[in-house]
Amino acid sequence: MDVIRTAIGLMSGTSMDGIDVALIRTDGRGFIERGPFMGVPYDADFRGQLKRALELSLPLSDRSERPAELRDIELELTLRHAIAVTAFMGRFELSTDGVDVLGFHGQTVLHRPDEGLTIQIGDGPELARRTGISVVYDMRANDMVHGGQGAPLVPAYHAALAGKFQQQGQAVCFVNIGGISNLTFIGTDGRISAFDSGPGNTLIDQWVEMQTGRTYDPGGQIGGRGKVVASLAERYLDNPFFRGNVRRSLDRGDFATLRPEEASLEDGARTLAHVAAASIIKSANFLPETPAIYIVCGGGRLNATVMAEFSAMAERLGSKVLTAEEAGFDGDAMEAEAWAYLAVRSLDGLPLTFPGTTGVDAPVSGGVLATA
Ligand SMILES: Nc1ncnc2c1ncn2[C@@H]1O[C@H](COP(=O)(O)OP(=O)(O)OP(=O)(O)O)[C@@H](O)[C@H]1O
Ligand SMILES: CC(=O)N[C@H]1[C@@H]2OC[C@@H](O2)[C@@H](O)[C@@H]1O[C@H](C)C(=O)O
Repeated sequence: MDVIRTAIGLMSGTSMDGIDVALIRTDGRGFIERGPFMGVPYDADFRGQLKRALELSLPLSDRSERPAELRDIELELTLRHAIAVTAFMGRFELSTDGVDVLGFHGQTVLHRPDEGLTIQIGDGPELARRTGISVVYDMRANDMVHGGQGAPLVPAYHAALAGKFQQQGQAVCFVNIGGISNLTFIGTDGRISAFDSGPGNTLIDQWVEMQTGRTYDPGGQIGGRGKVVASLAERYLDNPFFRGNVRRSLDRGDFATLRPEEASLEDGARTLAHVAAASIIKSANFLPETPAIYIVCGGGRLNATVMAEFSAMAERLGSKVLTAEEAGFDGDAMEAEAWAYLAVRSLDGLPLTFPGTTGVDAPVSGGVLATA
């Protein structure tokens, strides 16, 4: 029998809004028992430091290079993860002995798949030392070494969750609307097709923050009061990213947000919500078939304007749209759970990525182990 391990996944995503912490028990294969979840938001000062980390990373061409200031931010990020783990274990009364591994994503500061370069900051050995728990980190690099896009990695977990839909004979597609959006299609025969689908919340967040100081559009209310400016929406949707037959993964900086003079606050937020929804539908054209069901995860499902636009578009094409919760999952915890699942797979040397998920040449494992 395969070993069942207890794993905690730690995700600091492209939205840079905080650390998601989730626990699962899994054999890294078909057995998954989902446990507690906790979100630890970043304060404005640290979000500023992460933005600075993106700037500092722009000139880097070697993924292990750490200018002193970036190294300091990396240490601070690692300490915050250690504190988040300790708080999580305290809240849910877990002991170090009861957790086998931490799956540590770190923070992506630069992602240039065309150059084979992806950089995540986060010090795995330091996190293992601070928490007393072994850590699997740096899970994207090996995929790139083998010709993959380095992202998305969550699809292996989506596929493991999709069993019940397969049994019902339904092709299902998980949609993650994070800072960037990505799709995982799982056919009734178990075939996986996954890729980044376009800008998610990042453009909306940047726009709303620039105009109001708030870091996102709560509930999509600001956008809900505006109208779509067709010319601006077309500018985004005409991007070469949506053409061509090879799906490439995205960096947070690949799409520039609107300029203040281009729209009112409300119309800008509405237009960017439309772009987030329409990008998913445009990219879904590259799926093997129209999914019977979309399951929407990530913070973007809480933006009612994005969700209304996306649901209307998908339903016109004959698909049903469910939130992760409606499908029996937790849309906030999904990526952190996935990082826990991937850490266990890494310990067992199982593939994290597949030709159908990142375009990697053949299924490959990945991740680096730092023992406690
Ligand atoms: N109540 C809400 N109303 C509207 N939008 C929200 C709400 N809560 C979160 N969001 C949006 O979701 C974003 C965070 O989503 P999430 O945590 O899924 O992204 P991420 O994991 O950082 O990104 P990625 O998946 O690209 O790595 C926020 O930046 C915000 O735009
Ligand atoms: C390089 C990088 O960090 N990419 C993220 C980003 O955020 C969403 C999308 O772009 C996805 O490809 C990926 O994250 C998720 C967790 C993934 O790898 O599945």
